[in-house]
Amino acid sequence: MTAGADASQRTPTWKKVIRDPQAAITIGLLAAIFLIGALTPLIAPHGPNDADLSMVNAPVGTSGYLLGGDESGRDIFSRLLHSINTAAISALIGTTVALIVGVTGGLVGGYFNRATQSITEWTFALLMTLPGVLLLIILMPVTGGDYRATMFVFGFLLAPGIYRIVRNLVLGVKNELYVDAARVSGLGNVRILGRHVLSIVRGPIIIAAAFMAGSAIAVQSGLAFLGVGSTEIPSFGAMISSGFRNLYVAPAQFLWPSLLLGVITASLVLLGNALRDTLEGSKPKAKKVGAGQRVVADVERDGPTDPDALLVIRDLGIAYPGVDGAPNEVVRGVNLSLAPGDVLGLVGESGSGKTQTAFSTLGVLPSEAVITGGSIRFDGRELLGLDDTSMAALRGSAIAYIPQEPMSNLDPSFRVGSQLVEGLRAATSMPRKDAKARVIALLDRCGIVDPQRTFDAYPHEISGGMAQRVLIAGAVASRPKLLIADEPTTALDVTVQAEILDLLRDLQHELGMAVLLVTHNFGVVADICDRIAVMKEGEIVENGAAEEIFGAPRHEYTRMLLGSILDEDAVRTDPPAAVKGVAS
Ligand SMILES: Nc1ncnc2c1ncn2[C@@H]1O[C@H](COP(=O)(O)OP(=O)(O)OP(=O)(O)O)[C@@H](O)[C@H]1O
Repeated sequence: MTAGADASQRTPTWKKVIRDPQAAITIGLLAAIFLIGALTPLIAPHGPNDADLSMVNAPVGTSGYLLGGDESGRDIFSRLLHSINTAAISALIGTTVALIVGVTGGLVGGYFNRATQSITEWTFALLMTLPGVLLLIILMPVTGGDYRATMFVFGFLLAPGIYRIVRNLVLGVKNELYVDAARVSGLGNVRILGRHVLSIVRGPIIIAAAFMAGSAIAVQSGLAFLGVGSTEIPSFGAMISSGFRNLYVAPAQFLWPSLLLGVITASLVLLGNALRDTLEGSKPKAKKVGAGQRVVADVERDGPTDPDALLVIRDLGIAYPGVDGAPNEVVRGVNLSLAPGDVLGLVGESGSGKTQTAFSTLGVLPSEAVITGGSIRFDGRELLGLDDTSMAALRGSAIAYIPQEPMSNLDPSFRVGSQLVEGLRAATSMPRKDAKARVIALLDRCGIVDPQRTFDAYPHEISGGMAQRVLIAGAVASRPKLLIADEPTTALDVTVQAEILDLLRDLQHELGMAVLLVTHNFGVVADICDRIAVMKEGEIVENGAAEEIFGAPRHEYTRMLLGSILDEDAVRTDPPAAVKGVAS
């Protein structure tokens, strides 16, 4: 792992938030304002409703009336301080109620069965149809004009927004395997919701809370401006309304509460945006290149090249956004080189980054993957940053691929032959008749007993071993320079595995193609590879000729993997080629 990625993984969320200048400034401003609000009893010279008729419309700077007096002779400065607290309490009540109602509804509606979901959907849809601010005004006789009761009701009106966010997130994660695993391991629904599901929705909830706090303050001020509710309560809205009436007499009366209200609501909205960037990882902006592959770092197109190598991977890094949005590097500083006609085994335990390395070469990483740096040069051409069309032209012609699960790579709706012919024609523009002849000849060459029958069969009519032979035939049909085989024998039984490896080895000799063989099995590597690269936790830990690595493995991890050959079913009954080479 690079130092940068390491650091970003360990950094706690709150540290990442305050490192964002927008978040730091808005949090600082809001903290200062609300702290001053909390200190009101100590610093306010007058009560919020203390009126002195001699101070009516007193100018700014009048002794004891720092910001002057309002139309009733009340101290504007003191009223501003009290209004900060009214705003804070409004935000607190509105947001808390919305979160409790919305999050609970979303968790329940998303997680439990269809009937529960219908009830929650119906309830929140009903809440959404209620006429917002108008309802708050209509309910004044019920709330008694108390802004706290009004904000309590407003919380319910805000809840559907939270409900939708949470419900959608929960629907997305509830069928994940780790949630199933938690269920199977006996965890109750409440524990699963609390531990596995709530952690996913935490980020979006925090972001929404910032926006909701802003809208609660804005609505409370709006109602007070309209004169709805108790006139005893100091609030920005009431002060703006009073200042508005006096606009031509004392314009500053209008300015102070408007300014403070603007700073508070704008800070909350900007804070929400900054939280979204940090928690949902909308930074850094990645450039979308290649077949869905995104590169954030400049690739080294002008770096030194090895003229004898067909494929040179240098310092490759691949990352995925983690749960907290920070990039999590799954491949780091990978260097590989493959000469024409060479067979390189990429070995390592599950999750070590083999497939990601192979997929980046094929240009088929998932769209959420980001290439953080490095270079992949094939036949003298840089692949990172190639556009979709150029990459698609290379795939299936100069670079071919054999997958782990042969059956899932054949479309059940089409006959085997038509799929192979289509692929070959896309890569070579060969006439249909010639393509068909080549495919049948290749099916024969790949050990299929009745090639015409297999050509006409649907995928479900052939066995797994045959399907893998079909895919190998399809992969080599365009005579690629490089064949990438990702665990090509793992899904097959042991006898078929050996036959497929024999076939791959023979085809590799006949066609002189280079092969990048991805596997976790050293037995397979020993059978076919000239060179070996061992991957562990996203990095290459050992790389060299097969004889050297089998004869004198340097890395402890390689020794451990080699030891495990003895524990696995032998792929072949005769000793592996590389081992024989060492022994003799
Ligand atoms: N779409 C994805 N989102 C996030 N992480 C991913 C994604 N795909 C793969 N990874 C992570 O990348 C790491 C490397 O995966 P990779 O598939 O390359 O492993 P592998 O060595 O090929 O293992 P296996 O043989 O099990 O496929 C793993 O930790 C995996 O969790």
